[in-house]
Amino acid sequence: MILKKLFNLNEYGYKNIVDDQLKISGLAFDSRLVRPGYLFFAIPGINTDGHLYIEDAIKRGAAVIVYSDPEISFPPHREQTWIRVVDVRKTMAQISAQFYDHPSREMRLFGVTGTNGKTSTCFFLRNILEDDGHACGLMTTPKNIIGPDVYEAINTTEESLQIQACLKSMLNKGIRQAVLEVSSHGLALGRVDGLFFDAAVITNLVAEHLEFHKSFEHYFSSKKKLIEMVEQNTKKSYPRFVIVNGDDENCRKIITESHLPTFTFGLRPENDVFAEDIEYFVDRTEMKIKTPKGNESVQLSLPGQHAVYNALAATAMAIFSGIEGEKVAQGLEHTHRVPGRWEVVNAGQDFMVIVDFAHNWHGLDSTLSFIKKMVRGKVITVFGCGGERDRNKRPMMGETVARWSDICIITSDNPRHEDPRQTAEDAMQGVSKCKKEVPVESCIILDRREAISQAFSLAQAGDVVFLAGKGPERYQVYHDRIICHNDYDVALELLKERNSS
Ligand SMILES: CC(=O)N[C@H]1[C@@H](OP(=O)(O)OP(=O)(O)OC[C@H]2O[C@@H](n3ccc(=O)[nH]c3=O)[C@H](O)[C@@H]2O)O[C@H](CO)[C@@H](O)[C@@H]1O[C@H](C)C(=O)N[C@@H](C)C(=O)N[C@H](CCC(=O)O)C(=O)O
Ligand SMILES: Nc1ncnc2c1ncn2[C@@H]1O[C@H](COP(=O)(O)OP(=O)(O)OP(=O)(O)O)[C@@H](O)[C@H]1O
Repeated sequence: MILKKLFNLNEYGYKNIVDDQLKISGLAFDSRLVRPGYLFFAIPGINTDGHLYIEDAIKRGAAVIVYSDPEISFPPHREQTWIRVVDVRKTMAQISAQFYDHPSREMRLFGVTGTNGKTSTCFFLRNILEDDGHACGLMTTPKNIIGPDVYEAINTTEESLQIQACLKSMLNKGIRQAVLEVSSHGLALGRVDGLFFDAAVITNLVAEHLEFHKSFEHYFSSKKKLIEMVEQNTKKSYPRFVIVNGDDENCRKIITESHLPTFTFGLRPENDVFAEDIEYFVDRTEMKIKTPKGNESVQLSLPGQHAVYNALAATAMAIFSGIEGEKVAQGLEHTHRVPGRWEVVNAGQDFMVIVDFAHNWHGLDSTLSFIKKMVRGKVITVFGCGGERDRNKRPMMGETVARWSDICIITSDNPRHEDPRQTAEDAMQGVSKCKKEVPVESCIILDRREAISQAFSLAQAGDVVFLAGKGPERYQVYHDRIICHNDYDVALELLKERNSS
């Protein structure tokens, strides 16, 4: 695309335009991905500053540099075009949308946000939409799906440039609807700016990511931005509406503020979409879903009350989009697994092993309280808290795990630049607090593999070993190295070793 078509060049302060007819061959915000003729966005990040990589981008052939640092007042490379903007991320969102010709204008876009259950709700919703007969793209924490192509993503919500490129490839493959998982970081950092959302759902809201948001108010208002984006969507090709969890006090606040049709889901019968006659099993759930458009009996392959909530969130999105109840039930029933969420590891052992992505007190509470209720044996939980993430949440996680477990083994979960021992001690504070009320054994084993092995050696017939926090992740991040680690693979390997010894 021609530079002049991408930018209204009169808008910008400092600029050095070599040729406004220049053809931009691609966009990149990481210098390592720059190719000849590219436009490079120099983003001031949290770990480092993209401005430091401008030289690298130029060496790789960048033709245009978009930057914000006012210190760069007289760029040394006169043969490049330089454009100084106030906020590079915001500009990147606008320019990427323009470069890819606003793909979200040509498709139906569903946004899913909330503290927990986003990924699971996305999987349910995508399956429903596909079972209704139309291909549907997906961008979530564990993967991005564009037709037959599946990619692993680094972030839940990728940078604006990556999202626009991904939606464009969907359109190019004839896919005209997509489900997008939207994190609070994605909203606060403008990663989703420039998208036209037709409908949005908020699964639930409890304080999370406070190391980044600093206050619940900021977290809440970031999440609300998704609703505002549906309101501001001028596309109007599809009915616009908002779905919230009617059983969640924080979500309910949004109902009164929303200017769009807003519907609720939950377990209580006053919700627009609710469940009744729920029968919980350790490997499935049976229930009747009631909606204003009829009732459906559904058998979910996923167990637990949280799975019911996620299925209801997806049902509400689908029903108010105009999909028949029968198709909704079919899509829910076709969702056999969500990667890293409640994955059972079975090597023929006489205790149950579950790998799950529960990584905050709310997720741990939902899953562990369910396990405690369903299982007669001991509950042995292996968990850790992320380094460089909100320190206050660690004792809360420890306390929650201790409340529902007979044995807690505290281990590492991406220590990053923090001392893993200190992180584990923070979690132990919560465990110790709970110990005053309930009997629970606990220990710290920092090596995650060793912690899992210890859990297995303590487990007896009928017990459950719950491996929490890493779900589908395939790595463990330390200050100086990233090692391969996947809870499912390690558990299976250790269980097989036990069988052969
Ligand atoms: C805190 C945060 O959001 N960090 C994200 C952010 O990184 P950053 O701004 O710190 O970037 P940086 O590493 O300082 O680098 C600055 C710039 O220099 C560039 N660079 C760097 C090196 C180089 O050689 N050349 C170069 O050009 C980088 O590409 C970047 O543009 O931008 C990166 C590029 O998109 C993200 O991958 C990175 O996510 C990291 C991995 C992360 O852990 N993010 C978490 C906190 C996050 O965003 N999580 C949410 C929610 C998850 C949930 O709900 O649980 C998510 O949406 O994933
Ligand atoms: N509705 C829910 N309420 C409470 N906990 C939930 C809910 N859904 C899932 N969980 C718990 O949270 C974990 C993560 O679920 P899921 O990935 O669907 O949420 P998420 O919001 O996408 O999280 P992330 O953005 O961090 O990937 C699950 O493994 C489960 O333990």
